[in-house]
Amino acid sequence: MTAVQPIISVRNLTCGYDDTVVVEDVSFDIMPGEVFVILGGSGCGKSTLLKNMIGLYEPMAGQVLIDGRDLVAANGRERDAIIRRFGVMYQMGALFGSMSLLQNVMLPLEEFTDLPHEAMVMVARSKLAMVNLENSLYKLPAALSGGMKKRAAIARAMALDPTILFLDEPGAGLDPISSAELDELILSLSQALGITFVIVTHELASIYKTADRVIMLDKEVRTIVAQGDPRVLRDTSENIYVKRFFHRMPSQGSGSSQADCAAG
Ligand SMILES: Nc1ncnc2c1ncn2[C@@H]1O[C@H](COP(=O)(O)OP(=O)(O)OP(=O)(O)O)[C@@H](O)[C@H]1O
Repeated sequence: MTAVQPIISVRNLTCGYDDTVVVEDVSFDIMPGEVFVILGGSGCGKSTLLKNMIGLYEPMAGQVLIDGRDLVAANGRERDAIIRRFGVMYQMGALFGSMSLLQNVMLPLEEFTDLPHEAMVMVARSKLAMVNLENSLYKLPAALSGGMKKRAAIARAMALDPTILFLDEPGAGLDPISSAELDELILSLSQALGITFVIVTHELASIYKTADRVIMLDKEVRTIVAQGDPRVLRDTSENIYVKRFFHRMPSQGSGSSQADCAAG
């Protein structure tokens, strides 16, 4: 039997801005169908890592392999083909305010496919139905709640039938109930469609509910300080970074040093 291969392999990736390294020499694999969470405190580089994984920025060093194909080295059509497999919802991934939800979701179809207009409408309607917005097709974003806007942004990210969905802080700005509904949606899309999710968040309730596996970054050490099942990390890890994050311990007066911090 052939072993399942990672859908994403990050290899010795170093990334940042100009001469400033934000995340240094990280390696990890993501398996098909996983809900994989990148977590850590504010400013530790979660979004920076995600943007390098989707090819928005060029890493300082290392590789991002998507189904074994090197996104960093690819160019032209090969790179486009790799990127077409992604759907992305950015942290500030605003919908276009002057367009209805249907028009917003049709945008990627208009840009990247030759489908006839009617087919695009059908696809966009089906994506909005998947996120329970079938009754809001013609509404403008301003008429929606925060949770509905996030769901519409997910529908748009799914327009081209991605195999991997990257979500940057999907619960940001949502009340706890809307955030929990979004978690349910992520789980149902993962189970129904087998989409691989890569989610950046620091919201513990969402992490426990959705994540199969996490990596945890910390800005003091600029790298992965722990990885695994978040519930196991919470309950068993002696790693000071993990304890600080999962048990909301303040960093001052912890008495720790970097040397205390074995990853995992
Ligand atoms: N475009 C940019 N140019 C220069 N520095 C940046 C840029 N974007 C982010 N940074 C810096 O990189 C570091 C990591 O930022 P990043 O947004 O990746 O962290 P994060 O973990 O996602 O934080 P948060 O949870 O607050 O969104 C921060 O010090 C930030 O100021």
